[in-house]
Amino acid sequence: STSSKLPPSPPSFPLLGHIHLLGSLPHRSLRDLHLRYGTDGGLMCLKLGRRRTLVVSTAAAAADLYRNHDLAFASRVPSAAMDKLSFGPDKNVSFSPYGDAWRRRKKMAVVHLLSPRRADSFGPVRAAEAAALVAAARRAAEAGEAVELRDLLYGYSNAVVTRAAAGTAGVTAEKMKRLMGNTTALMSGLQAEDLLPGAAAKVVSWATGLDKRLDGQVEAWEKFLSGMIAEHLEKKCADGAGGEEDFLDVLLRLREEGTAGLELTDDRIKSIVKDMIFAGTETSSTTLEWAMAELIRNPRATAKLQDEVTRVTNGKTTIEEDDLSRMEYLKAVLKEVLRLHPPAPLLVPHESTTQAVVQGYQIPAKSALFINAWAIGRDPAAWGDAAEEFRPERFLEGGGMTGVDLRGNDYQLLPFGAGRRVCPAIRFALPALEIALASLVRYFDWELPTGTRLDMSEAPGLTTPPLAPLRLVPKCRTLN
Ligand code: HEM
Repeated sequence: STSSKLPPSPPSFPLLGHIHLLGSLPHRSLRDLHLRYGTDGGLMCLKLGRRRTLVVSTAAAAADLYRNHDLAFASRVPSAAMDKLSFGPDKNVSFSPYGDAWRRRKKMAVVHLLSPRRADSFGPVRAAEAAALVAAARRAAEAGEAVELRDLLYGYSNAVVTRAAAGTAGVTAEKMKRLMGNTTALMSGLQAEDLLPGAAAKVVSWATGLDKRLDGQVEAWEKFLSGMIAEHLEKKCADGAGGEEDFLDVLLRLREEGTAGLELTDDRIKSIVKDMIFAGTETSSTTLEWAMAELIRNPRATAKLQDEVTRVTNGKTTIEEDDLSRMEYLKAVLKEVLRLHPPAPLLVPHESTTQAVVQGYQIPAKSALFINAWAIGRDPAAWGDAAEEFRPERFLEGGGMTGVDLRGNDYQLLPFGAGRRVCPAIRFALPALEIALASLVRYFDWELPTGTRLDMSEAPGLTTPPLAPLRLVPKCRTLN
């Protein structure tokens, strides 16, 4: 019987446990470890410093976990650094522990900030930012220069999310980029609290200067977001209500209405707005960068996509959001990109609040959970022998995976997660990805600069963009 046992583990070291086995790209190391040490059921147990961690590496194991144990694993791994950066514990959606307060906040995000109606209301923002993206590429095309797509796509994604969150972009988005870059750098890598018990970890954080750097970050964000709140309140007094609301407008309104149980203090509002901008920017720009890399590697797919976009837009000079609903191949390309390159390959780590018996193994409360969405998207048992190949056709009629969707109901495709912690912004994110990608291929042909090669290796970090920022030369296409 396995009922008293944990799932199998590789050999470990004292104190470190298995941390040394993670390498710089943990999703890849974890898949290799799973193939060597994991169970047939897709489970493996690691000790990452002090933390017991259940790793799920196959589609079948993910299905079992989400269907039968989602509630037990619906919390987050606590992090003192993240609490600081979130203006205190239990303030936002992404990093708060499971509980009534979090449930109310998540529901508020789904119903009030990211509902289909509100996501649609940002259509003009997406259209304007896609036009700016095309204009920047056109300048490079006319000068015959290469563009660094990472910069362009980051600017686009950040502008879309920042404008939706706080109604502002431009210089402010630039400032936001600097702030986010610093925060990500602080959050990447191992933290003292992963290895040491509470008091000792605090001493190390203080002695290594981490505390001071975090304080600096919090202060910079605090100043920035307080300024935004003040501007919004001023604007509201001057103009009254009216016009489309951004997330900050909505949060301030809900506070005024006293919406039950949300307790929208200034710190909570700041934390939620920051949360949305943080969660939405790099995930979207990384997806678009991989999409362009895959299209360069697969010219036949590019030609097919260009044909579709040209046919559907049928001589119009702009792409409208209504057109996107008729672009089946575009949607298939994006699914295939998110299958092979989920921007958060291990999702955001979960934590269990109660003991759970998973496939007969007893997983104690307070175990971390890594869902390896990257490995699951390449699981041959779910995707067949061509799992590693870029084949958007698999999602089209007759392709074998026609009905498979990425909204968290099909457990072999989990770029947005699933269950209680699923990304609440799928309806917001997809049209932003679609209009940007459709625009890039509609107006330009893209080539690698002479003498360069495509490098598909990944950069380490919270999200995993290509290791070398993608540089391509745009050539204007004649529009039929
Ligand atoms: C390509 C775009 C995106 C991808 C691939 C993506 C993916 C994810 C993933 C993997 C998670 C964690 C799921 C888990 O823990 O199991 C997540 C959570 C989250 N995402 Fe997204 N996301 C994207 C865009 C966005 C955008 C645009 C926003 C906001 C405007 C957003 C807001 C959030 C929030 C608030 C959470 C936390 C949910 C929770 O903890 O319950 N995401 N997302």
